[in-house]
Amino acid sequence: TTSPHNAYMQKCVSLAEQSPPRPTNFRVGALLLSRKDGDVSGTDDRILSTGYTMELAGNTHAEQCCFSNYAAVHKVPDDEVSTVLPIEAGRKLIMYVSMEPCGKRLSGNTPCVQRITKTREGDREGVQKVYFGVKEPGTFVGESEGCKMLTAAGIEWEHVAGFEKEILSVAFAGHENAAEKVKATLGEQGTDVAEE
Ligand SMILES: Nc1nc(=O)c(N)c(NC[C@H](O)[C@H](O)[C@H](O)COP(=O)(O)O)[nH]1
Ligand SMILES: [Zn+2]
Repeated sequence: TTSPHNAYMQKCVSLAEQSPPRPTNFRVGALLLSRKDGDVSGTDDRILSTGYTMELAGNTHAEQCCFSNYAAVHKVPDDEVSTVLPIEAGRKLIMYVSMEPCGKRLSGNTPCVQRITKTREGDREGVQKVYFGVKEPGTFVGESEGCKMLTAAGIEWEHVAGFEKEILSVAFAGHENAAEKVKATLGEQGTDVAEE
C-alpha cells in the first residue's frame, strides 16, 4: 500500500502557496487529521482542519491557523481547542506541516510546538504525531528546537523526504535572495539536489 505522506505534504505545499510572502517569516502549510490506528494507507483518514501562515489576522503561523480554524468551527476560543478535538477509541490525531513546528518565535508569540503540546493537556491524547517536510532553516532562530521539544512532550515526529526544494522555495519566497537561501539551506540540511 502506498503511504499517504506524499499526498499530504503536497497539500501542505499548496496551502503554503496561499500565504502572503514576507521576509519576516516562512510560508508554511499545515493539516490536522484523524487516522485509524494501523491504517498505514490513510484510506480512512478524516481531515479535521487546515491552515497556512498569515491565513488569519495578525502574525499567525500555519499550525496556529489550523488549530484556530478548528476552534472557530467548534465555537471555542483558541486556547480551548483541545476540549473540542475528537477523542475516538482506535483513532489518532496527526498533523502534517511543510516545515518543522517552531520551538521559538522571534516575535515572542506562542511557538507552535507549545500549541501542539497543549492539545494533550487534561490527559487527552491530543496530537500524537507530526510529519514535516523540512527542518526549520536557521534564518531566525538558529538551530531549530522544534523536534527536540516534541520528543520531550512525548509527541512522535517524522521527516517526509522529497519535498525539500519545493517547500523551501515557497517558504523563502518573501525573502531577499530567496534562491540563494534555498540552496544554502538544502546544503546545510544535506538534501543537495543535482544542479537543475
Ligand atoms: N513552522 C512554522 N510555521 C509558520 O507558519 C512559520 N511562519 C514559521 N516560521 C518560523 C520562524 O522562526 C518565525 O517566523 C520567526 O522566528 C519570526 O517569528 P514570528 O513568525 O514573527 O512569530 N514556522
Ligand atoms: Zn510556528
